[in-house]
Amino acid sequence: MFTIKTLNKIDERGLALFDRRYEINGEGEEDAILVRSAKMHDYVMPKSLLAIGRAGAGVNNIPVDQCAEKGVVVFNTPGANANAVKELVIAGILLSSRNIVGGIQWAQTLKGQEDVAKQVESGKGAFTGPEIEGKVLGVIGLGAIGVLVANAAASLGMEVYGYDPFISVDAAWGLSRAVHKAPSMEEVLAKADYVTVHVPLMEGTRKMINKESLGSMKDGVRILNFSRDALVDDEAMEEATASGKVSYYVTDFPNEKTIGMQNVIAIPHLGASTPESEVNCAIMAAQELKNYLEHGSIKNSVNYPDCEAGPCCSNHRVTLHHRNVPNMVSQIASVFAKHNINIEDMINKSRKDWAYTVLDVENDLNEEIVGELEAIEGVVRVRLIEECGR
Ligand SMILES: NC(=O)C1=CN([C@@H]2O[C@H](COP(=O)(O)OP(=O)(O)OC[C@H]3O[C@@H](n4cnc5c(N)ncnc54)[C@H](O)[C@@H]3O)[C@@H](O)[C@H]2O)C=CC1
Ligand SMILES: O=C(O)CCC(=O)C(=O)O
Repeated sequence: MFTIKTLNKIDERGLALFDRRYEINGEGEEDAILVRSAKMHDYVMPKSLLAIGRAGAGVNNIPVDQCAEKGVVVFNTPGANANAVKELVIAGILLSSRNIVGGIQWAQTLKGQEDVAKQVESGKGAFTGPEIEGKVLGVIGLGAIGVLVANAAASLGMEVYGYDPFISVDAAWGLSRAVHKAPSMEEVLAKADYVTVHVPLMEGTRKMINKESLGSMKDGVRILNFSRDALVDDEAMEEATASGKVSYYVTDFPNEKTIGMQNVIAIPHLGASTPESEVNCAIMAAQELKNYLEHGSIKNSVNYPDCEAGPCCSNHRVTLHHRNVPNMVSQIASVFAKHNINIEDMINKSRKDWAYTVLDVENDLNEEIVGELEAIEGVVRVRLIEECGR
């Protein structure tokens, strides 16, 4: 029996994938967690915890490196909510252009007055805004969301420049030929009438929109941030919106600072809040956890390598999380050799500082063997998967 704990509301269609071998939010300590945006940096992780499934893209709410040190695999659901975010970004581009928010707020003030239709016609001139066709959109980050935004904006007649120094082959395949490839972020910022940011929050991207980058943009630029608030230096943005350098800042991540700033359109983190993406994310995260808990297979992890191990065809499967350093595989194999155990199948995968080894063996494994594997320097977790057997 595995215990799954949910830290946010997870769509029922994802939870329904956990059959009678699973208990959701039961009494026992959790084997796995399903989470959306709940902050986990202070979460006390029990020893039983094997995996965290982030039903969404951003993992800055999870202490990913600490999890790796404990042999806890963190998964996310790449692309599962990208269409929802794309649609809201397109809405954000229009909101930042046409003063729709200001116009709606003004229209509400006419409630109870006479001649509303006449006042509408005489007052609407205050809310004029430019069309987006023919304007330049800069897209920073061409991953699952950035590519969809770039393609949609191009099909609406915008001239789109994209920048992503780490673009994946899949993302590049998905990009419309109408989207121009920019060699540097500076070049995009200098050209753009609208800038939209679709990168993860990491040390290298924190405050990437700052005084200097804002200074290099066109006067009156419109900026959209549907990624994370800390990508933008709020003080610099406050100055830029007050001076008119930035005509609108649309953010899906309002905070104490930005909520009070002028020319900010604040959306309460609704990017992924559609039934479709909530279902997609919940199903993908649940499948990832099940495949890992039942078979030891890893897909879409952000701290361990992908490893498709398939069902175990021997009597036992043992998995090891360990540092990616020389001589690990031979040390692991020596423990099995010492106990005269034949390794029937083995996979070893690595990703940056961490590696993962899966071994299928015929003989029974006992506490002594597990203890010896755990004692190898650099091994952080040894797991015996019980369901094996021909
Ligand atoms: N508003 C919302 O509800 C949502 C927000 N997000 C946010 O959007 C971010 C992006 O999501 P996805 O597109 O699904 O992720 P993704 O991982 O598919 O794409 C991120 C892209 O950013 C690129 N990148 C990284 N550093 C960069 C840099 N310095 N300059 C330019 N590009 C850089 C990567 O190469 C990658 O292609 C997430 O990390 C999350 O923070 C994601 C989903 C929903
Ligand atoms: O689950 C949500 O609504 C948040 C989505 C999000 O921000 C993400 O996937 O990174």
